[in-house]
Amino acid sequence: MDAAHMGADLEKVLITEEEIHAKLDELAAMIAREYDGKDLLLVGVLKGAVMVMADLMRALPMTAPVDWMAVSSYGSGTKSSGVVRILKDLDTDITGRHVLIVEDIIDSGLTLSWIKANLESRNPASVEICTLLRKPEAAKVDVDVKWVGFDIPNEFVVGYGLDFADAYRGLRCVGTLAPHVYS
Ligand SMILES: O=P(O)(O)OC[C@H]1O[C@H](OP(=O)(O)OP(=O)(O)O)[C@H](O)[C@@H]1O
Ligand code: HPA
Ligand SMILES: [Mg+2]
Repeated sequence: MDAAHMGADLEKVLITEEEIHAKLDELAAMIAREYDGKDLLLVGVLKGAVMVMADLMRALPMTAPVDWMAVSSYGSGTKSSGVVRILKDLDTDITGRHVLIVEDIIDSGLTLSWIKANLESRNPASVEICTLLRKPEAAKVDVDVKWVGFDIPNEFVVGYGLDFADAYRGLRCVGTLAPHVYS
C-alpha cells in the first residue's frame, strides 16, 4: 500500500511527526542527564518500539548499547489477551546494569508490568521505562513509568510502530483508523 492510501485509512491524526520528534528530543535530554556516567542499556520491545528506539537513540548524546525483547500479548487483534509470552529474550546479561525499557505504548499496562517485573528479577542496578504513548483510562494495572511522551484517549491507535493486524507501522504520525478499515 502506498503512503497516500495508508493515510486515507486514518480517521484522525492524534500526534504529528513533528510533535513526536520534538517530544523525543525533550525526553532524550532528561534521560541523558539521568544516566550521565552510568552503564546504560536500552531495551526495546519488538515490534512496536522500533521507531521510538530508532529516533530516541539518535537523539541521545551517548553511546548506550541496545538490546531487544519480543513478547506478544495482542496478537492480531485490538485487545490485550493479558497473557504475555517471550518470543525473543535479551542477548545481554543485565546483572548490575541500568536498564531503560523503551516502548511505544502502555495501554492496559499488562505487558510492561510483566516485562518490568521479569527484568527486575535478573538483578540489574535499575529498571526504568520510557514510553512514547500511554492511555491512562485503559490502565488495568499500575505501572511505574519514569518518562511518558503523550497521554492519549482510550482509542485504538496506529502508526509510528503501532500496528493493526501488523499493518500501518510505517505511518509517520499516530492516528486512529476509519471505521471501514475494521469492517
Ligand atoms: O499495555 P498493554 O495493554 O499490555 O499494551 C501494550 C503492548 O501492546 C503492544 O504490543 P503487541 O503485543 O501488539 O506487539 P507488537 O509490538 O509486536 O505490535 C505494544 O507495543 C505494547 O508492547
Ligand atoms: O492502541 C493500540 N494500537 C496498536 N497497538 C496497541 N497495543 C496496545 N494498544 C495499542
Ligand atoms: Mg501490536
